Amino acid sequence: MEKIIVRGGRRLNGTVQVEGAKNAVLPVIAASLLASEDKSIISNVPTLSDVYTINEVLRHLGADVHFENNQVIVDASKELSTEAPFEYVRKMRASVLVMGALLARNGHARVALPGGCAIGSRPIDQHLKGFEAMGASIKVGNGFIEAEVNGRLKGAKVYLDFPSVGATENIIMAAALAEGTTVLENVAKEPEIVDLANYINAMGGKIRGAGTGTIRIEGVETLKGINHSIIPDRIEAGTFMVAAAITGGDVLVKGAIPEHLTSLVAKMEEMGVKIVEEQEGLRVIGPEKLKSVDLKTMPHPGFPTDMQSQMMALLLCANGTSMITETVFENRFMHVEEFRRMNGDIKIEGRSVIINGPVKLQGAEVAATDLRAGAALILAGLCAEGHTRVTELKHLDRGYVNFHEKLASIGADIERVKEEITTKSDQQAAVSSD
Ligand SMILES: CC(=O)N[C@H]1[C@@H](OP(=O)(O)OP(=O)(O)OC[C@H]2O[C@@H](n3ccc(=O)[nH]c3=O)[C@H](O)[C@@H]2O)O[C@H](CO)[C@@H](O)[C@@H]1O
Ligand SMILES: C=C(OP(=O)(O)O)C(=O)O
Repeated sequence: MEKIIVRGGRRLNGTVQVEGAKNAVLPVIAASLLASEDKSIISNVPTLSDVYTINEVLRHLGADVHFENNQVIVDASKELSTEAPFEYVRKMRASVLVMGALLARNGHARVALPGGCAIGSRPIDQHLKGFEAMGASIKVGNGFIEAEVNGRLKGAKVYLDFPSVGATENIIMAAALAEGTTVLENVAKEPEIVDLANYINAMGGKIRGAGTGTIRIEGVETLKGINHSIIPDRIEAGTFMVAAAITGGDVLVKGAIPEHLTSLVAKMEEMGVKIVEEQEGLRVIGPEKLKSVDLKTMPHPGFPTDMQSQMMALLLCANGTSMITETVFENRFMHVEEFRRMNGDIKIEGRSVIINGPVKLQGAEVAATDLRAGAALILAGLCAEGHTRVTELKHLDRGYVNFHEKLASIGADIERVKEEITTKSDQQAAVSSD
């Protein structure tokens, strides 16, 4: 079993480079299935386990995929198969993002039902509502969702009940090759949506309005592979910004785009953190004393749910009482128990938590309950007394490249170790973990 061991108490100092965004590259790789001619060359791709998983999904569907030197090359010009089995979808929910592209290109897609996960039930009804509005018939059974259309999908008007990121992306991909115009309303405005639309437009697509609440997609007959570079990962950037603040450090987060991080910058500044826009990124200087704040997660440009647990670590060290309200996922407080093991004073009240700070965090053995929780526990470990050991690193590896090495390069006392499996229950856990 692998663990990250952090010894708290060091101020972080220096420069750290942000990778390409996980949440941008996964839909972009899925969208490369839309190209029936030429290769797609995607650069600035992070070496994350999720990227390996989506590449495997595409290979399973019949595309040629090469991943080397942060570049993914996809040739999807051959005939594709249309089924994404459970072994991929269980590893990574974003596998459902191939559905829109397959349906648009082949008129058929069969994808395993994603099932529940650590942060909530995460249904895909809004994705399916969009496909149905475009003329697809949907069948659910035997653990699969099957979507089918006779001929081409037809452009339609679709109103999302909630601005779901995945539904917006899946429907954009389906509509890109549909007959006629699709008008998508109440859509997600995340920077990753804009990256996907830019990518498809460069392939020959006609998408307008990405980044606003309404997107218009005029379907085209074919799309071609092109070169595209992935935007920087705002959540990885935000995680390093919190690392600087929580240690009272001074770190330049190279590649961070201020416009993608406005809500986080605003909240951190309210807490007394100094944030300076520099040519190459954001420089973050932690204060002697952090102030408490309240925050609520919301769809972009609101505060990102993917930064909620990292901010919880920071607020544990702030002076006063803070409240975090999670409105995006119904069950994204699994890390609270782990923070309590580190002496965190946190109370859950429905969809909110009340944090009483500052506490002197204590090192403990804790488990990453999802990928951002894994990062957040390591952040807490950076300022805790003694050793913090973080397990279940498979979650962390989904979203962070060389996290411990990057933190070590700016002064953290941190290492990743492999420990012998000694007990029977450890062995069982290792076999059953995916
Ligand atoms: C790969 C990727 O990009 N993942 C991100 C994406 O996930 P993902 O695309 O899965 O998130 P969504 O925006 O779709 O989900 C937000 C909320 O809407 C609900 N919902 C969603 C779809 C649907 O058909 N029905 C429904 O009820 C979900 O259960 C959840 O409560 O956006 C989330 C919200 O910013 C981020 O936390 C994830 O990191
Ligand atoms: C929840 C996340 O990702 P995913 O949607 O891939 O599970 C995340 O990036 O924090």
